[in-house]
Amino acid sequence: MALDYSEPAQALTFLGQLDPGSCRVKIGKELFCVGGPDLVRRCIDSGFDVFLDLKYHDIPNTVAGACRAAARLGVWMVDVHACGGRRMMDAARDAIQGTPRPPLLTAVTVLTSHDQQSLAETGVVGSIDEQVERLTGLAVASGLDGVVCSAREAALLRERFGSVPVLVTPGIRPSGSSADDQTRIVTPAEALAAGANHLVVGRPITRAADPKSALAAIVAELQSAA
Ligand SMILES: O=C(O)c1cc(=O)[nH]c(=O)n1[C@@H]1O[C@H](COP(=O)(O)O)[C@@H](O)[C@H]1O
Repeated sequence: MALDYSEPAQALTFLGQLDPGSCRVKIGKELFCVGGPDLVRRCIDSGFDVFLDLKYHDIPNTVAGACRAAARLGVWMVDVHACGGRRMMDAARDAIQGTPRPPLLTAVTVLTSHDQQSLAETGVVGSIDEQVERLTGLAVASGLDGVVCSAREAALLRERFGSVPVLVTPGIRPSGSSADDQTRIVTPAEALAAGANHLVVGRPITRAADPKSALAAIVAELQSAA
């Protein structure tokens, strides 16, 4: 559950209605900028596993320090951008391994908002699938726990890298819901069938008239598909 709210109070009010058994929560750049580490601790203290999604992408030393700081907060998962390269991911992995409770470390491959054309504009030659596969190879070689990708690439990654890498898939849209700024969207049941481990869902829940029911409907779709 992506807690993409602008105010901590909104996030905490919503969290108060949820059972930590029904989902984990993701805190991204906007909410972290206003709520900071205190908000992360409050979510953890309420029983939720927290994915701190700050998508680090910097020189190895800076990313290592940021990952170490995130691990010390007690988060369940933290992510970096795989295009930061092998040395950056090696440094992130080493930094996390030295902490008492290492979180899962994942690498974002190609953002789910990209399509073939917008990816090409960044200078990447080749298809989205090829780029996701290439970056996943780097992440796996660096000993990361998994990657963030669209569920559209999940089957390909399972075929190529087997069952071990954790596949975190945003861009989830129940059928009939708006794509918003996402391009490579997949329904919850299809994502599960393709081999995704953790589905990231934000606006289909946060912007729903009844967010709790929207989350329950997604959980029910997943349980019937499992
Ligand atoms: O790392 C992420 O979580 C992420 C990677 C990616 O490729 N695409 C992506 O949408 N995300 C995040 O997943 C969430 C998706 O939100 P919705 O599009 O509202 O469901 C947002 O918080 C994004 O920041």
